[in-house]
Amino acid sequence: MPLHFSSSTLRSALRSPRLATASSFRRGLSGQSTVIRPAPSGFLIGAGVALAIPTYLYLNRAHLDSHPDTVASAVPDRVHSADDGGKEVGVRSVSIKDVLDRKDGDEIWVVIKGEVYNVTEFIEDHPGGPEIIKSNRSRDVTPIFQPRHPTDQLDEENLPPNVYHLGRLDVSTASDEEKDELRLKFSKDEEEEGARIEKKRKEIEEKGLGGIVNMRDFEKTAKEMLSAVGWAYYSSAGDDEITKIANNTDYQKVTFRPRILRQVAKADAATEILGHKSTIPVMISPAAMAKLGHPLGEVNLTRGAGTTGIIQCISSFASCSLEEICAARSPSQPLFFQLYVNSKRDLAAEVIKKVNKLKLDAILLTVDAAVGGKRERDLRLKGSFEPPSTGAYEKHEDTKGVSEAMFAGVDPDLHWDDIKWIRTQTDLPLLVKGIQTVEDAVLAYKNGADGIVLSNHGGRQLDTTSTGLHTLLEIRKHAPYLLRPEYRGQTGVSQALLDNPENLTPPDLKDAKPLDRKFEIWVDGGIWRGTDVVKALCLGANAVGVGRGFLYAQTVGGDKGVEHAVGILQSEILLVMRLLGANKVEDLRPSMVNVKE
Ligand code: HEM
Ligand SMILES: Cc1cc2nc3c(=O)[nH]c(=O)nc-3n(C[C@H](O)[C@H](O)[C@H](O)COP(=O)(O)O)c2cc1C
Repeated sequence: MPLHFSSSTLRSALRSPRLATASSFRRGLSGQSTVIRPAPSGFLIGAGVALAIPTYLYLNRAHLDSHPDTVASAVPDRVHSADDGGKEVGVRSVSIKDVLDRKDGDEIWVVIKGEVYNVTEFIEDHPGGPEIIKSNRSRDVTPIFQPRHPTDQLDEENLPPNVYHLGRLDVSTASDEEKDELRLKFSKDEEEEGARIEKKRKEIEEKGLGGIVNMRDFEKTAKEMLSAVGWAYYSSAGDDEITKIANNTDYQKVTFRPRILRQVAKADAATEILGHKSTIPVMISPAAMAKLGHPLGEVNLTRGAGTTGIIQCISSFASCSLEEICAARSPSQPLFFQLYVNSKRDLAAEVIKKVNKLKLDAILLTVDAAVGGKRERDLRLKGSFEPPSTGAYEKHEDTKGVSEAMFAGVDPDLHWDDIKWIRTQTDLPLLVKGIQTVEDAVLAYKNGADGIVLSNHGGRQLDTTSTGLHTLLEIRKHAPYLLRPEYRGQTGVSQALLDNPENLTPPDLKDAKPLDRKFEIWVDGGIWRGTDVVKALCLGANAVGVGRGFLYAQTVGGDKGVEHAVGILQSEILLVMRLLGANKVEDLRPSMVNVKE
């Protein structure tokens, strides 16, 4: 049987912020410390057309053969039963035959990392949809489960109350036929995809990353190393992808005015972002589901950012848990968190509490994705179109309990006043991500934000919206007071420059007063080159973000890929600065570029 994905597979990422999900599970568990729970008698069958699509295979292909050794340390020594009041009853083992006996009938069992679970009651609540589980019942589903769920998803405190851990799989008594029956079966397409990915990964391991000389090389290589699902998810954008393309081509409308003979041997691309040192003025934009590209997912980004001294912003929909990510953090490494506010404010409050507790350094409130955009690459893979009326805040009347909280998702009624509420929950700097007009930039400032991210979500939301760079130009024209005073001057040549051509830049405007508080402006979308970075900075951005570029880098080379990407960007930025005549990031000014309207 091929792997089956329910039609909600990819959209689920927009429904339930990972943290809200985990915390809602925890709430449901309060007062219950049981791991083994009595199996249910009734179960629900959900509708939904399953669609066979290739998936992410190179993980754990040999899982079943190796699991008796590898899982031993990951499972508790003693487990408890609900029907004996939580008393220790010892490790229960479940034979493969027992699991296979549930291939038909009321109860739905699966094996994950060598443990057997009864998920009968849970499947209708499952954020990835019931079909994926039903169509793989009585199988070792680890290869599907692992890349999509945080490592601690099945820990006692995160296990939904209606998932019953039955015990450890006993393979010692199983015949080869039984083992084979438990193993997931892959279609020819899936086998080929797996082989293609494995081959490319081996090739990269042997050759190293030396052949990757720019960020687009990462994109090309990642395409060969991603499953069809992964590639569609990462690369997709809204409708005709016009905004995604414009995000990059808009930078071509800005040209440099390089100055010469400026002694640039000691150029340095380091800067500060919200007061934190960063080796380059680039940060990792929050992007969901890094594990679709590489087994270690977001942890690669954290490690790569840590060793190279840049800042990562973690997505609310990260495929690693916040704890996993923070465990990979090096001492005093700054980390930002991207927040979607759940319509249930107590759940949102729990998320913020965790962010405070883990001592993250800033919160980026994403405001451009109350509903998911129409991403047709994803839709085509699903094979059926469902009107995108549901999206992030879909209410599922037919689900209950745990699921209700899980599916509630992002609040479409979020309002500027909510910034005040977030402020009551945290002292961390708060930036608004997804600003696409000068009016909203002004409102963000008036409502007390510490900064804004001019972003259209990498073109994944509303198509034919303006680009981050364009919004920056709008701010320059209509609300220049939001920029730091030295960035309010005009672009291109000016009389002041001609009067003193020996100066690198004209004197900064004398009467320009700074804002009464710090207000940072970051730009993301379509940044692939050092030239793009430097152009945004010349026009007044404090820093820029890169989303897909880093997703692809970690897909290709894990944390080493991220390090390599930072190296590429750093050397390109330094090259541009030197050829422009600037030695420091603070030297960059609007007069160093011309802008074609
Ligand atoms: C047993 C307990 C399980 C729990 C608590 C659980 C939890 C979750 C959660 C919270 C998500 C949403 C991810 C997000 O929004 O970012 C999800 C998605 C998903 N789950 Fe599970 N899951 C479980 C079991 C399974 C099993 C057994 C399978 C496979 C047979 C599976 C396959 C998937 C898939 C394919 C997705 C969709 C990911 C995507 O959008 O690409 N899950 N699950
Ligand atoms: C696969 C993918 C997932 C994303 N997930 C999120 C997310 O969870 N939260 C968010 O605020 N932005 C998300 N974004 C948008 C990025 O933060 C960023 O705005 C965008 O990727 C920048 O454009 P670029 O990919 O051209 O660099 C995502 C982008 C991609 C490509």
